[in-house]
Amino acid sequence: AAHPLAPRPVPILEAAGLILAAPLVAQSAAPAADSAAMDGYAVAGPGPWRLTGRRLAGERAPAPALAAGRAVEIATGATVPAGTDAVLPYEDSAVDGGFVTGTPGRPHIRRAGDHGRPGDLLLPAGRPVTPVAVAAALQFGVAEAPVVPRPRVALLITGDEVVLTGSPGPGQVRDVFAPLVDALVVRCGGAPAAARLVPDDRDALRTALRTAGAHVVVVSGASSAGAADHLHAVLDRLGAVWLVDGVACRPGHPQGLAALPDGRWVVSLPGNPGAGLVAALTLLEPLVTALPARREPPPHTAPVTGALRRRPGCTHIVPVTVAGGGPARIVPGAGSAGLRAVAAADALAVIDDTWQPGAPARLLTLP
Ligand SMILES: Nc1nc2c(c(=O)[nH]1)N[C@H]1C(S)=C(S)[C@@H](COP(=O)(O)OP(=O)(O)OC[C@H]3O[C@@H](n4cnc5c(N)ncnc54)[C@H](O)[C@@H]3O)O[C@H]1N2
Ligand code: MOO
Repeated sequence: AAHPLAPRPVPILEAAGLILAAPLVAQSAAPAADSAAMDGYAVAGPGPWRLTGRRLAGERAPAPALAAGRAVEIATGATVPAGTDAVLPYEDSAVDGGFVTGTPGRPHIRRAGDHGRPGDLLLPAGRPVTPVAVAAALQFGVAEAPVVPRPRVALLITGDEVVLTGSPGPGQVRDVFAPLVDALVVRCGGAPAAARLVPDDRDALRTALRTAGAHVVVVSGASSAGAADHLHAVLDRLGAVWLVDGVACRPGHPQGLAALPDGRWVVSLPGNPGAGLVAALTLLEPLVTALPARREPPPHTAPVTGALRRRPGCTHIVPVTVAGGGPARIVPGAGSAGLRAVAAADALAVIDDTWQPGAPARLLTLP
């Protein structure tokens, strides 16, 4: 399995979705000072109290101390003057002739540090920084979070016939991988870079691989045995080590995973769209999940029914619909090139050699 990337501090507002590499610790107290928990009157000593002023939230100057027998009108959240014994809510008090009367019950004062103090643990290492955790960090003066960063993922699209925009002309096809890979990378915690088109040329592919400044380089196409399929030769030239070089599955058998000597990963997606999608789910997604130290969701299995033409010794990865608690049903008509069946499906089912209709199979969630 891939090791997570090296941790580093990132600004707290950019940390949501990342995993803490070290505990998140409060830097300041909340509340920062003793403050009113109700709108009303801060009072000192026994009443009645002479009303001497008003204290609103946000005032920067420290309030003058409150002597016994005095009161100031105060807003929720405002710092209470030193000497305050209680805050009398408006609804429990009355003002007459410049004096406040009432019977203090609970003090209605939040003491400095009641919610937490500098050094208090907000979240332990290993937890994800959720939007709520970001909010809590802001409450406790945290500017940066020590996190495992997002891996950057670059997509190199090979194929002289492929166009990235507009309608394809004669002999051309419109790229399908940029939106698929982007969505998948984002959902598992990576940061996608803009996709680049690379001509079917060995030197161009080598240069593109050498200069792709990313943790993971995804290459679509060029995976197979054709005259223009240069990926194997180029990666061998670059000194890459193949960790997966073909998988006994349909579609997607020419998929691959390689490690470059500088530590970058290369994921090879077969050019056939259905095959590339399978490879993105089975190789790219687990890799991009591991690099930011995310946990893979527990495998989801369900009984699967339907008909399947099978090739012995080979795992089949087929689109299924999942409705209303019943078994998952194989969507007919799927292949390695067309995406119509898979677009109408809820998941891909991983059907191994031993499967019989109705038996459980692992489901992969489609992007
Ligand atoms: N002699 C053999 N030929 C093939 C084998 C084999 O084992 N021996 N395997 C077949 C299988 S299975 C697959 S899958 C493909 C994989 O091909 P490549 O990864 O080399 O991809 P290409 O040849 O460039 O393209 C295949 C197909 O996909 C279309 N394509 C490519 N890129 C895109 C894109 N970005 N968006 C949409 N469509 C794309 C391309 O036009 C071709 O139609 O090899 C088989 N051949
Ligand atoms: O396995 Mo290919 O990858 O069937 O289309």
